[in-house]
Amino acid sequence: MKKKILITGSNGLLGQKLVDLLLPNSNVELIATSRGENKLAALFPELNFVSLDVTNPAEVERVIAVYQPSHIIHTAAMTNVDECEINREACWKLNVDAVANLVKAATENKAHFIHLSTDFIFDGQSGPYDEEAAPNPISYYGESKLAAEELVKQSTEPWAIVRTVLVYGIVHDYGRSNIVLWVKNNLENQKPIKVVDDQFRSPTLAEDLAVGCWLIAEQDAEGIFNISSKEILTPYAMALQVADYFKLNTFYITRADAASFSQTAKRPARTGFIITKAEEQLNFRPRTFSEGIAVVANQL
Ligand SMILES: NC(=O)C1=CN([C@@H]2O[C@H](COP(=O)(O)OP(=O)(O)OC[C@H]3O[C@@H](n4cnc5c(N)ncnc54)[C@H](OP(=O)(O)O)[C@@H]3O)[C@@H](O)[C@H]2O)C=CC1
Ligand SMILES: Cc1cn([C@H]2C[C@H](O)[C@@H](COP(=O)(O)OP(=O)(O)O[C@H]3O[C@@H](C)C(=O)[C@@H](O)[C@H]3O)O2)c(=O)[nH]c1=O
Repeated sequence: MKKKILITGSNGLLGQKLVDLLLPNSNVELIATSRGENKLAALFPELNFVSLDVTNPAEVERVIAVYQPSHIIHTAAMTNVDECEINREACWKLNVDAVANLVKAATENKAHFIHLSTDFIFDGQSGPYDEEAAPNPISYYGESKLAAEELVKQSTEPWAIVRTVLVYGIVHDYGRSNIVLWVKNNLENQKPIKVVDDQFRSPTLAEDLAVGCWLIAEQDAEGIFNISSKEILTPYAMALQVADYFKLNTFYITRADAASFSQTAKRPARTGFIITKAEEQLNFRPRTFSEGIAVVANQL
């Protein structure tokens, strides 16, 4: 049966990849929403876009009631981890209160709610984590995302929580950098970078994350799913792979300890995910980091 999918945050990294993936899919009727203007208007004039600020309960209620989606994929969030630490009220409003608005509207309109979450709900003492591991956030961002998960789990309609890790990819008209572009740009400009070798992650290609979300919607899957790559790498190891792929001089890369950084919010040391559940239940097949770099390189 055709799925009517409404996505929030369609101007963001995952949101744009979901549009790329779902717009051409004849089994999907897509409604893209984000706050403000549609960044994809020129690229996809046929895209059905509705401006939606998810922190506005009345707007959320109205838009969901009008469009009656079968599935909602909620990607919008405050994703700047340091900003969340400083601007706690705004972080809670977007990462938690908005989720309450959406869960309520999804319940009233019988939509399957697919919510995006993070490895930062864990303290990083014992990664890689499976879906059953006990959360213990060490940043305000992580706290807010965990509180949102609790709201989603209380829903009486079908729900899924997609947890992911360090997402990278290129999208249109987008301010935030990512590990691949950050390393490439600095090395090309002969700018030295200090890259940590004591944090562990399973980096996620944005295209793969979009596929993971679609598999959940397509199969009406419920529960928590880890959606990331299978490789556990440090940012330093990732930087070396990026340099190698683009034939850049590693001279400018300095190996560093996280303790030598003064970031506002704490980062968990060892996360990364075990994705066996998504592989077995959803048939999810993520790319390796080196395959992901090649995907990004082709889009440059
Ligand atoms: N990126 C990562 O490394 C990871 C992300 N995640 C989670 O995955 C999800 C998607 O992340 P990602 O795509 O990277 O996020 P982005 O920050 O790229 O995108 C979020 C989008 O939400 C939009 N937005 C912000 N506020 C509102 C609002 N009030 N109403 C509607 N839209 C709003 C933003 O708009 P604008 O463009 O105007 O700012 C932005 O386009 C998030 O839930 C995040 O927590 C989890 C782990 C890792
Ligand atoms: C800025 C910087 C980062 N790094 C490393 C640390 C870290 O592991 C990685 C990315 O650092 P950032 O501070 O840019 O990203 P960060 O905010 O830690 O990324 C997070 O984003 C949120 C939204 C999530 O949910 C998480 O999954 C997570 O990946 O790169 C360095 O090695 N050197 C640097 O100078």
